[in-house]
Amino acid sequence: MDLAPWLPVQTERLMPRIIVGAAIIADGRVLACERALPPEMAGKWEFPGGKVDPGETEVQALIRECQEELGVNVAVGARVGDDISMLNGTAVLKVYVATLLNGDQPLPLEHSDLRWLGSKELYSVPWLPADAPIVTALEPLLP
Ligand SMILES: Nc1nc2c([nH]c(=O)n2[C@H]2C[C@H](O)[C@@H](COP(=O)(O)OP(=O)(O)OP(=O)(O)O)O2)c(=O)[nH]1
Repeated sequence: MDLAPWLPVQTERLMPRIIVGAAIIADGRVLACERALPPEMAGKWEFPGGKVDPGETEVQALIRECQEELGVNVAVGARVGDDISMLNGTAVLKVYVATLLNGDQPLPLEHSDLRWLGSKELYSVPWLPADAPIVTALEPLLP
């Protein structure tokens, strides 16, 4: 029952939506993932990850997203780069270093392609624009 239908309704989030990404590093290379969807982002490359669900920590969201998108278990480590404000300040991208557990091998369950990039190949794919400063911050972490 609507108790006060004349009151204004809050339709926008007060806090920016948190989006987490995993910079999975193995053998001195980082995993880049090619987006399949939506059409305007298809062909751009990103870190596996996604939105943090209500009640979930950032680390829990990263572990869940890596299972869903790549079928792997990861250990989440340090932050890489700064918070990146996106979508007119309505979202924030936070990227963490991650490592693969149990010898798991990533599969492109939701992406159109996966590629391991060494320091010399870091800029060989067209990253989503918001990721540029993170990719720069990754350079010193790769031999
Ligand atoms: N996962 C990820 N998203 C990124 C990166 N850079 C970047 O701008 N984004 C943007 C793309 C999307 O607008 C948003 C993440 O949305 P998403 O669709 O991947 O999130 P999700 O997996 O939770 O998707 P859904 O459940 O809402 O379908 O953040 C990145 O490196 N990784």
